[in-house]
Amino acid sequence: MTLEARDVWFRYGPRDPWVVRGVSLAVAAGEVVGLHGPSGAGKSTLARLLAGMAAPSRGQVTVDGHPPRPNRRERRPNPVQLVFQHAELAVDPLWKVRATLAETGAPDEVIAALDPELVPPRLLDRFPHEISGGEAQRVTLARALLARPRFLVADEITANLDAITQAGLWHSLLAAVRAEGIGVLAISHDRPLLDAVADRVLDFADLSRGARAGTP
Ligand SMILES: Nc1ncnc2c1ncn2[C@@H]1O[C@H](COP(=O)(O)OP(=O)(O)OP(=O)(O)O)[C@@H](O)[C@H]1O
Repeated sequence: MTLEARDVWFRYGPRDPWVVRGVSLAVAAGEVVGLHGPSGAGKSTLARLLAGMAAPSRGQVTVDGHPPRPNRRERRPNPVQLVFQHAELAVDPLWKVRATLAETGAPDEVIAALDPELVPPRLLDRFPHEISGGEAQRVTLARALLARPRFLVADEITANLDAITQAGLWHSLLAAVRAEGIGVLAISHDRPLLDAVADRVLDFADLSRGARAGTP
């Protein structure tokens, strides 16, 4: 199974500049690929394209030949799950952690049996304002994993966290994805972090063929 972008171009409006310029990349099942680039380069835009949350202006994003999107008829969630930097914006402030996790359709016993290093049981009956930023990010990661994705796009997921919390969260995440054979695209402006967690690291500027060639 492969998550693939083939000559993907994207701009927000017909008169706007190209943000993603001819990007091609592939992430195989079980592989952790880093994507490095400076702020504003277009990494989050590419993340949304890879998760099917926006459609390329040109080119294709596929998971084994199909566009990434949920299969509503068969009640299967998107095989590509996106987790981003601001966990607090990704959860409903009025839902306790248990309800946020149950949103995936996971039964109570599966939620209760989550790796306690990822989501300690004591967090389950708290509201988002009663947990720390690092804990909230663990909840959004657990929710993405409960959706049983084939691929995870992790966009600056530890950018807000201190080094120790960051290391603990990546430790839990890598254990989970290695156990399940989930492919990961880890996006960050922090090159040493990517060198530590990824099997290989791509540079966003190198992928942007159009940055040299102009327009498609
Ligand atoms: N909804 C939008 N409408 C118009 N332009 C946008 C929109 N979202 C992002 N952009 C622009 O697209 C460009 C790339 O933004 P993007 O968020 O993808 O970069 P990034 O590499 O993820 O940056 P950062 O690391 O700072 O989050 C920026 O110039 C940004 O202003």
